Amino acid sequence: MTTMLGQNQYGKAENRVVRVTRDGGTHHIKDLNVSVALSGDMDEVHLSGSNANVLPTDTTKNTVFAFAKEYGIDSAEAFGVHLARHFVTSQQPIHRARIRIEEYAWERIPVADTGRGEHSFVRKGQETRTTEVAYDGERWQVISGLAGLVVLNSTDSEFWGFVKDGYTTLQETTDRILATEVNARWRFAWTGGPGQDAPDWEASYAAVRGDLLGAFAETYSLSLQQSLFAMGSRVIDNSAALAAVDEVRLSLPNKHHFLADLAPFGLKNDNEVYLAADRPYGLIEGTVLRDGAEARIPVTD
Ligand SMILES: O=c1[nH]c(=O)c2[nH]c(=O)[nH]c2[nH]1
Repeated sequence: MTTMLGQNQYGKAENRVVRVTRDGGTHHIKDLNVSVALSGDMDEVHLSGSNANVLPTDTTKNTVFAFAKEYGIDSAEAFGVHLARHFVTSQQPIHRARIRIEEYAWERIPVADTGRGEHSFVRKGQETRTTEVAYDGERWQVISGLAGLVVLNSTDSEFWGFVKDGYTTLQETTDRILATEVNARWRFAWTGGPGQDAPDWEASYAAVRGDLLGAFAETYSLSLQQSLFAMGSRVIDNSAALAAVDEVRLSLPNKHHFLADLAPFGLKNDNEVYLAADRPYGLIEGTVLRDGAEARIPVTD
């Protein structure tokens, strides 16, 4: 023997679990990225290939989702304590469990009282604001935008009645999470002609951002496409006369949240525990125009 085994650990990394807790129409969400690393009597699996001491990483993943249902997620720390204790006390060969958790913070989107409750969130953190200004000596064209504004509705989203062909496996749903990262560009009507005052760009940005969020939150959605049109329309309809927007281009990745299958563990998943998948993702894109306006925002991607 010229080699020996040093430190080793194993487990499932980056379990993206989203837990929805319903308090009547008011929903609370916890959104975690949980990584499990277990160590203990694991010499044999490395040296002889015996799996007798190996709790599969797949099982550690299932445990994360099952515990999200069974214990809920009061805090990342409390959730980590449940998991670490479970692995060390239930599996004799496992002597140490290290649970790493990243938590993504969400804030509520302020909504008009629709009577349907509070279930709309925007991810904390600043989006990127963009603008593109062009001038040919005569006319101005300003296309402003934002990228990376992540939003989520934990209900008021359905998707059904779609085409089914021989490759379709998607189940119809009348209640799902709808989440997306808003990437938007909007073109101002302003061209700087005689007597045209320039828009208040700062106030306009705040208003457009608010309209995108408000329309996403308040639209009872039958598809992300429908939400897209509602968002673009609200920006155009609400834009102030001096900061009129004639065209909105939206690129909305559908950030899929799949219901975790807890039935094998005898647990019911009443739209409470989701797997947040990062790829592949649906990509829904489209332009919304003021009646009669020309489409001038280049379709770049
Ligand atoms: O809102 C959606 N639009 C789609 O076109 C689509 N396709 C799909 O699989 N899921 C969804 N969701």
